[in-house]
Amino acid sequence: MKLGELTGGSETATVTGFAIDHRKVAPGTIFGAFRGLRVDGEAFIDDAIRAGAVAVVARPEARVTGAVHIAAENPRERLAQLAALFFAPFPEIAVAVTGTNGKTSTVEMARQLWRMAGHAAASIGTLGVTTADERVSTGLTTPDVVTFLSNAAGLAREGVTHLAFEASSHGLTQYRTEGLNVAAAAFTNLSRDHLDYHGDMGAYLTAKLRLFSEVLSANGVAVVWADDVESARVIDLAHARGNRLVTVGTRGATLRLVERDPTLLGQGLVIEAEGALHRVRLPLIGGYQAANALVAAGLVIACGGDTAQTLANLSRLQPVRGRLERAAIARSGAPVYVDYAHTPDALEAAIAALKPHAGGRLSVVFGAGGDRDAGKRETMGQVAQAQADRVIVTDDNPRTEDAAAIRAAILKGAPSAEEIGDRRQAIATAIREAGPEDIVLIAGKGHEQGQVVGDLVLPFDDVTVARESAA
Ligand SMILES: CC(=O)N[C@H]1[C@@H](OP(=O)(O)OP(=O)(O)OC[C@H]2O[C@@H](n3ccc(=O)[nH]c3=O)[C@H](O)[C@@H]2O)O[C@H](CO)[C@@H](O)[C@@H]1O[C@H](C)C(=O)N[C@@H](C)C(=O)N[C@H](CCC(=O)O)C(=O)O
Ligand SMILES: Nc1ncnc2c1ncn2[C@@H]1O[C@H](COP(=O)(O)OP(=O)(O)OP(=O)(O)O)[C@@H](O)[C@H]1O
Ligand SMILES: N[C@H](CCC[C@H](N)C(=O)O)C(=O)O
Ligand SMILES: [Mg+2]
Repeated sequence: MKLGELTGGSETATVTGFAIDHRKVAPGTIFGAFRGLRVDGEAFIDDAIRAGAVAVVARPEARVTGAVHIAAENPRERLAQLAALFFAPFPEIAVAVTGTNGKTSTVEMARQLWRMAGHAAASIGTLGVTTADERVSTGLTTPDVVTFLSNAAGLAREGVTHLAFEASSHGLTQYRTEGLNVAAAAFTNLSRDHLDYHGDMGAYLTAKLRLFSEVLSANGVAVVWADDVESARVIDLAHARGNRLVTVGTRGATLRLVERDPTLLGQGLVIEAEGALHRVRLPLIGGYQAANALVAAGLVIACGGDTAQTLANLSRLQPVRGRLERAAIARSGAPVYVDYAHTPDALEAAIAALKPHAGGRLSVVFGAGGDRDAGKRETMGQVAQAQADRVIVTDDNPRTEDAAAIRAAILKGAPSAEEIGDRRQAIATAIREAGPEDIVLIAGKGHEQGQVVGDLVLPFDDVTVARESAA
């Protein structure tokens, strides 16, 4: 493709690809020079040109010599637009999910529901790029825009027609999810997380709302979990912009959750839709999984899926990796669950999901990640102490922080908790000491395969460790 075909100009240089990291520039690349949180990408412009960049997308003030300067006040947005032209076509139907918790679960469930309806479907998010055949990790929830668009195009080439992706607040702020025609966008909920990056809850919500004000197509559908306190903001935005609305939840108008009865291995749901009552046996436990399943169904229906069939298919949903995953049974008979709760709200939801199933005590083992919102730590401690019967505070991913200091911050909120820094030992203790009627919840790392300590990623999988401890 010629540069001029992308820019609308007369440049004849051949474009071979895109890069936002100068170390990935090859001859023919268009380089996006972004001013980031850590470093200023404009400092790498000369290096990128030496490596063969034919054009540089950068602010008008940036100095670009030896390559075409594509000047833009918002270089991230401009680069995304150009890359979308280059990588297209994409799957015909794309939907996005934002919210503090539930994104991964919702995109995975939407993918499954589409597949049950006979579509070639995929998802992109925390678990990686998932198709019916394989799962490839990208390392981030919302990958950088070049990875995102090239993956989406690759999926289309493989025949994928339906794509559900997670739009994290970082991804939305950094324009990582531009360029697709987004037919429907969903909002799951908003609660405390990532204030280290966004500063305050207002800015965090604003970042998420960009999905509905700018990324969702003008004729797209907004799918909203109606029971959240911030749902009204999304609903107002959709009204203002003229987007069709699908609302779900006990306050939902499209899919109204009328009844929810926990059973041993799942829950019975009664859902009112299109004037009729639908009874569904969801094979997953916990109110939060019912919420995510309804949002996923809302997305599928928003894109033309048959309502009755989609709701009926909920009874065949497979569990999502690391989300209330039953990892092992302790020798005493106590079930051990692994869950990805790493915010106060998620921890509360995970404990609430398991509590009705515990005849005895509910023990929770958790920590908090380093180099992430420090303000959530004490609240997570408070939630655990208030809701669980036994609390063991351990390490999550300390990253570059002092692990003991992170634990101390959590213990401030949970003064009567036990402290066992070593995660393996903490898990083993909880499992060994669980009684027959108890339940053990290991929270925070879900599907993760490593523990990040400093610059090292040490192999660690909560599910495997739980099984070893239970054996
Ligand atoms: C805080 C954050 O989001 N950082 C991400 C972001 O950084 P940034 O734009 O501020 O970049 P920077 O590191 O200051 O660098 C500026 C620019 O210079 C470029 N550069 C940098 C160094 C160099 O040698 N050459 C070069 O060209 C970079 O590619 C970048 O374009 O852009 C980088 C390139 O795409 C990402 O790798 C990086 O993710 C870091 C590793 C990260 O940990 N991100 C997490 C917090 C994250 O994004 N999480 C979200 C939310 C998780 C959730 O679901 O809750 C996610 O979507 O995964
Ligand atoms: N609808 C929900 N309401 C409250 N808590 C939830 C909800 N969905 C999930 N959770 C909690 O959040 C955890 C993470 O869920 P999931 O991975 O689906 O969310 P996510 O938004 O993708 O998270 P991340 O921001 O890390 O990508 C779950 O393990 C559970 O504890
Ligand atoms: N996407 C989230 C994942 C957090 C998972 C938790 N195990 C941690 O390390 O804090 C983040 O990057 O903040
Ligand atoms: Mg996720």
